[in-house]
Amino acid sequence: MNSTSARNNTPVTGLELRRVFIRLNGRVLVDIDTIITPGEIVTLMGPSGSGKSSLLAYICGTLPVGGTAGFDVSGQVVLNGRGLDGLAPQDRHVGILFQDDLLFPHLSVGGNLAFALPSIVRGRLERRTRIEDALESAGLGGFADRDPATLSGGQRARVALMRVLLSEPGALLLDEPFSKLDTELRDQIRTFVFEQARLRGLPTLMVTHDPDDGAAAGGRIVNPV
Ligand SMILES: Nc1ncnc2c1ncn2[C@@H]1O[C@H](COP(=O)(O)OP(=O)(O)OP(=O)(O)O)[C@@H](O)[C@H]1O
Repeated sequence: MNSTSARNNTPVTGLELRRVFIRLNGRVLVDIDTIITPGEIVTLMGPSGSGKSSLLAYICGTLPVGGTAGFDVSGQVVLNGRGLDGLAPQDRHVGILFQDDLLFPHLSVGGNLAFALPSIVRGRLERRTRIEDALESAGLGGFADRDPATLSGGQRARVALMRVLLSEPGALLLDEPFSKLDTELRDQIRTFVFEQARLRGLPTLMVTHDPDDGAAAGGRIVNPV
C-alpha cells in the first residue's frame, strides 16, 4: 500500500498514524490520527496505563493483537509512503529506545553496535568503519573494545542510541529513555538524542511522563486519546 499526497501525487514522507484505534477489553486506549514529519519530535503524554507504550508496540509490530487477553486494533501505520501493517518488526525500519539501555553484557561496545548493522553492510573494514564513525559522533571514539559494564550511565545511553541509529531506521520511537538518568545527565543525553533525530531527519515519537521532556523537544504534544 502506498501513501501519496492528494494534491500532487508525491509520496508523503514521515510517519503517518492513520485513524489508529487501540482497545483493550472494550476500553479505547488510543485514538490518534496524525503525521510526524521528518525531523519532527512529537511528545506523547498521558497518565500511567493510558496506552502510550501500547501505541509504540503497535507501530513496532510487537503489540499482542486478538485472543482472549489481546488488544483490538484498527487503523494504519505508514512510514515514508510504505504501509507497515502486517510486516514483521524487523522489516519495519522503526528504531526504538527504551528506559533501559538493554546493551548485551557479554558483547563489547563494538559487538553491541555490530549487532545492529544491516546485513547489507558487508566486509569487516566497512563494518568496523561504520562502528568507529558512530562512536566518534557520540564522543566515544576508541570505545569499541570496551566492556559495557565499565561505562558510565551517560556513555551507555549514547551507545544505546548509536545502536538504534546504526540500524538505519526510518523513524525513531522513544519510550521514556531519559527517566532513569539524573538531572544533569538527562539534559545532556536528551539534547544529544534530539540533535541526532533532527540531523538525520527522523520522524520521532517520544513517550514521557515528564513535561520537561516535552518542553525540551519543543514540538507538538499529543495524548493517546
Ligand atoms: N501484554 C499485555 N496484555 C494485556 N494487557 C496489557 C499488556 N500490556 C499492557 N497492558 C495493559 O494495557 C494498558 C495500557 O498499558 P501501556 O503500557 O500501554 O500504558 P502506558 O501509558 O505506557 O503506561 P506507563 O506510563 O505506566 O508505562 C494497561 O491497562 C496495561 O495493564
